[in-house]
Amino acid sequence: MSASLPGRLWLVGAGNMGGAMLERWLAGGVFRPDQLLVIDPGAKTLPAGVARVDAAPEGESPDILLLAIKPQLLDAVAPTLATCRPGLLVSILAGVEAATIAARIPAATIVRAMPNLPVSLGQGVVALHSDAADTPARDTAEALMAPLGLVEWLDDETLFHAVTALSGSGPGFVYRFIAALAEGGATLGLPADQAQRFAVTTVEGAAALASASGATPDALADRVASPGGTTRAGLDVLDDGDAIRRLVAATLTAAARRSEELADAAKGAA
Ligand SMILES: NC(=O)c1ccc[n+]([C@@H]2O[C@H](COP(=O)([O-])OP(=O)(O)OC[C@H]3O[C@@H](n4cnc5c(N)ncnc54)[C@H](O)[C@@H]3O)[C@@H](O)[C@H]2O)c1
Ligand code: PRO
Repeated sequence: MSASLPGRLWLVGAGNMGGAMLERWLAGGVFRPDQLLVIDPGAKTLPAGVARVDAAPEGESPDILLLAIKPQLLDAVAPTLATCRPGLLVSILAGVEAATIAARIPAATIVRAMPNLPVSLGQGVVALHSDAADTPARDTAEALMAPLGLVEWLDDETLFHAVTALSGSGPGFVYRFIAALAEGGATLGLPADQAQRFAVTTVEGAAALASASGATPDALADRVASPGGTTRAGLDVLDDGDAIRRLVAATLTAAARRSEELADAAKGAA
């Protein structure tokens, strides 16, 4: 079986997000299982053929090192990686700055990435940033992420707080909305399981249309809302005092602030 990327990748942390990326890379033929090593003492079931160890093999280096542990674990894990020399280190740790990583783990090029959970279906969003001018390494990082969904570079690393709030955490906020939609339908008398199916498919279809049509979300909302009809009555509740916009803005602000706190906490003393 051929793979679209050469070399070895070590995945440090194969939990919800590391596992989602792994799943997509194998499904998309980006790597063969024997190119991958999961370093994770607590990893649950891994895809067939993917090896797992508790700690990084001493005296070895991968071509790509992907950090996907919790930000709070960086100081505990970094010493176990301090002697490996990956050509490319990709970190998906929320908040943690590239300079914080560079001070702990030597790598030729460091790229920060912020993916989101739908990467497992190839329908995620991945923001990338690197201060390195190494074009081949940047190209490798992009090739790694391209099968996961929409990939865009950010020139300004400080924008990672915003992108983490919007697209990194975003699926969590959308799932809350779906749950609220389903619960609202059930409260009005629909069977709970049917309300859930209708809510998920409504959000899926609405997002697909927003993506395909090119019209703004507000213009699309107007297309749904017949004058004097049911949608307008509902939108009037969401828009009263800009309720929905204020709530979402406060939600994103809280998430971005937490990203800044994680960045500060990780700086510590290298
Ligand atoms: N979950 C998301 O949607 C998401 C999105 C973007 C970025 N991230 C980032 O990804 C990282 C992981 O998040 P997650 O949600 O997958 O967390 P998770 O808790 O699901 O996974 C973390 C994994 O790290 C493993 N681990 C614990 N100690 C370890 C050690 N010493 N060495 C190696 N592995 C160890 C755990 O066993 C677990 O499998 C975080 O930094 C987070 O900010 C997550
Ligand atoms: N999950 C991580 C967190 O909640 C980062 C974005 C999504 O911290």
